[in-house]
Amino acid sequence: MALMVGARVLARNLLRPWSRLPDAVPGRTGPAAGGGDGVRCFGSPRVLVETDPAKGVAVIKLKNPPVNSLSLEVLTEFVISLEKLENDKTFRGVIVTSDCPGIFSAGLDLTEMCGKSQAHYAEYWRAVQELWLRLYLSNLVVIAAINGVSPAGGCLISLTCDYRVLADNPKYSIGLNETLLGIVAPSWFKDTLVNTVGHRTAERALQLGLLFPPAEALRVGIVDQVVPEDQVHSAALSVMARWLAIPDHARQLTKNLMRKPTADRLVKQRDADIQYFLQFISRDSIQKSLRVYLDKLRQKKG
Ligand SMILES: CCC/C=C/C(=O)SCCNC(=O)CCNC(=O)[C@H](O)C(C)(C)COP(=O)([O-])OP(=O)([O-])OC[C@H]1O[C@@H](n2cnc3c(N)ncnc32)[C@H](O)[C@@H]1OP(=O)([O-])[O-]
Repeated sequence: MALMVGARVLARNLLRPWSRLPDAVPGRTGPAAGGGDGVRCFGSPRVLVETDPAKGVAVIKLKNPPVNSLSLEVLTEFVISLEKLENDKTFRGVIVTSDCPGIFSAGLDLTEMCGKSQAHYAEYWRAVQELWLRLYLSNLVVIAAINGVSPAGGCLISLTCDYRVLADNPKYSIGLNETLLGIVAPSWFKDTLVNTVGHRTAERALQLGLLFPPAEALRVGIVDQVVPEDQVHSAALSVMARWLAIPDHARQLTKNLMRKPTADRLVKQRDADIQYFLQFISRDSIQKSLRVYLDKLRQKKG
């Protein structure tokens, strides 16, 4: 399935063995988050993977400064890393977190959706679909260690996980804020939120583009746990141990039972969903909204 993602980027990468990817950090061994001996690292500069084979757990760290926006390259590298972990029987769980201080992910990369060609939009959207499907249906236990602000696509990644731990910092809000940009969260973003917080909470959150600070996020159930900032990783590891205590086959079949109907809705109409996105994103009014929003972000600094 990964071959369908970001075809241009993947074709370039998949022609080489993983360890010889130009950007790869092959087999570095040493202390890392989660620490201790035997932690091995691979991945790319934008998607770091630290593995602890003895525990059967890996940590995927997004590292696309300044804001971990989900560019085509990040999406593609994320899918490749996940696929590699899934194909290695050593690993049963993965923690998804950020290497950018204070920012889990700013969501989809707005520059990928603004002023580009139709072919680019189609390639980008297929990559977004692919990451969602991969994460949502992953056989691994996937836990989000949310160590920063997490709007829109950043929230979506968290929602695909089996469990979400959020750092208790009032700046770290989380939610699907698309309407604030003048755009609309696609149906499968909406489904993922509804499956997590229920219909009424999702409806209100989506229409108002709510970004929930930690206490509120916990109250509505968009995250499962809020912990002091320096304990996000250890809390994620504790939760992981609990989930890994369940026999894999029973847990995996149950996850599939819960999630496959939602995923199938997209799988059955992926091309139509891309066409819908193309029509939507190409509208003059939408392009204008995105440009205005990007300009505001840029001016904020000046
Ligand atoms: C149908 C589609 C569904 C859509 C789903 C989505 O996910 S839509 C996404 C919805 N996402 C949002 O609404 C979140 C928008 N972002 C934010 O609210 C803030 O950036 C922040 C709170 C994440 C970080 O605040 P901070 O003060 O630490 O950082 P800062 O604000 O100073 O930005 C630094 C640089 O990053 C740039 N840049 C930022 N975001 C994006 C992006 N997504 N992409 C690309 N670039 C982005 C920003 O322009 C600036 O560039 P410059 O001037 O250096 O060239």
